[in-house]
Amino acid sequence: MMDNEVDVFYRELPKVELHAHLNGSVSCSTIEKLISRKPHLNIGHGMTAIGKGQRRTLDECFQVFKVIHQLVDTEEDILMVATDVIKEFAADGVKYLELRSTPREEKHTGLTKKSYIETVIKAIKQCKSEGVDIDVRFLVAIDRRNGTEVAMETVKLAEDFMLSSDGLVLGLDLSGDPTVGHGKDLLPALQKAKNCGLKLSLHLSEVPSQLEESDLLLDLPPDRIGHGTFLHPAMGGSQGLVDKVVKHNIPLELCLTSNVKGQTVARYSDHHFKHWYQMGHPSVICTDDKGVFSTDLSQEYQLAASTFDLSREAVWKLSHDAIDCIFAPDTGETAAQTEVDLFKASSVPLQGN
Ligand SMILES: CNc1ncnc2c1ncn2[C@@H]1O[C@H](COP(=O)(O)O)[C@@H](O)[C@H]1O
Ligand SMILES: [Zn+2]
Repeated sequence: MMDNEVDVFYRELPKVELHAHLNGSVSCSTIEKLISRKPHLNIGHGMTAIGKGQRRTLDECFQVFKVIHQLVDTEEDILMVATDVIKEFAADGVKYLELRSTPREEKHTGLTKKSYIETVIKAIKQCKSEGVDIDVRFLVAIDRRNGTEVAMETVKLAEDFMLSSDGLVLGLDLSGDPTVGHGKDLLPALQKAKNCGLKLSLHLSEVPSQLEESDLLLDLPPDRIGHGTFLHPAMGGSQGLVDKVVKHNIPLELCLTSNVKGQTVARYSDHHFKHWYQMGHPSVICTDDKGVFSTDLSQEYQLAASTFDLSREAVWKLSHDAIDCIFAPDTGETAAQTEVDLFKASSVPLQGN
């Protein structure tokens, strides 16, 4: 889709994607297939993606997810969506992917939260058996809108799958509209998840009003932070918050296009990537929702490089260092080690710009 706009260096660079919401990652071509399955919904393309140069409020972004959820409401849909998304990431040079998604129950189609997760796992296994060149893992997402009880139930489900999925389910994501609900109501569930060995990636301070919540959740501490846009004092946060993130060495998942198109960051050059990267803090470039925000990981790396004047060596290191932030255990033979070998073996030309 964007092939002609992205330099081959970024496309060929072996990449690690750690922050990708399944239903936000659905491409135009998959949306087309879904629309033709459900013409009665009268959903048009303009309703599922934010094009080049366009912006939306974060609130409008969450309306877009509602439209996509209408299109993806059967096991068959989820299987197709997950398979397509995995193959698209692989085609973009992503070698290791942690997908995240919120299990949904759809009474009218018989979909349950359990069968939702099973279907995503089926898609991962199917891609593997077809030889798609990518290592895919799954994080079960909690939508903050749904409160304490659902969060507890989701932790239980995630724990069951962690124990039965051969290492495919690694942890939990906390996401959803940041203006809804409060982290303190979810703290017991997140604490329980951590205690049973689930890894935690939490959306923190995606909007300015969440400093108190972030301070509370950072004490868990989470294993990674999604966005963390307003943590840094230069973005209206505080040194105390930065100190906690640094003390626990919690990597940040940073999504440039998502933040600019969702209008939480005014310009690319204002993105908080620069503050954390300058500090040498683990910062991983991610897409968030490649379908909704019409991007891909190669494009995000190119954008980071052009905005912050990164050399090819720096970009290569940035991509390579993401391996240290993956949730898969480093047993020497699984993802982490394999990826290191893949990176070493790849012959990415580092010369020129
Ligand atoms: C733009 N910034 C964001 N901030 C917070 N949560 C987000 C998000 N982008 C996506 N999601 C979360 O992911 C869901 C869609 O994928 P799944 O149905 O779970 O696969 C959204 O409904 C929201 O809960
Ligand atoms: Zn996200």
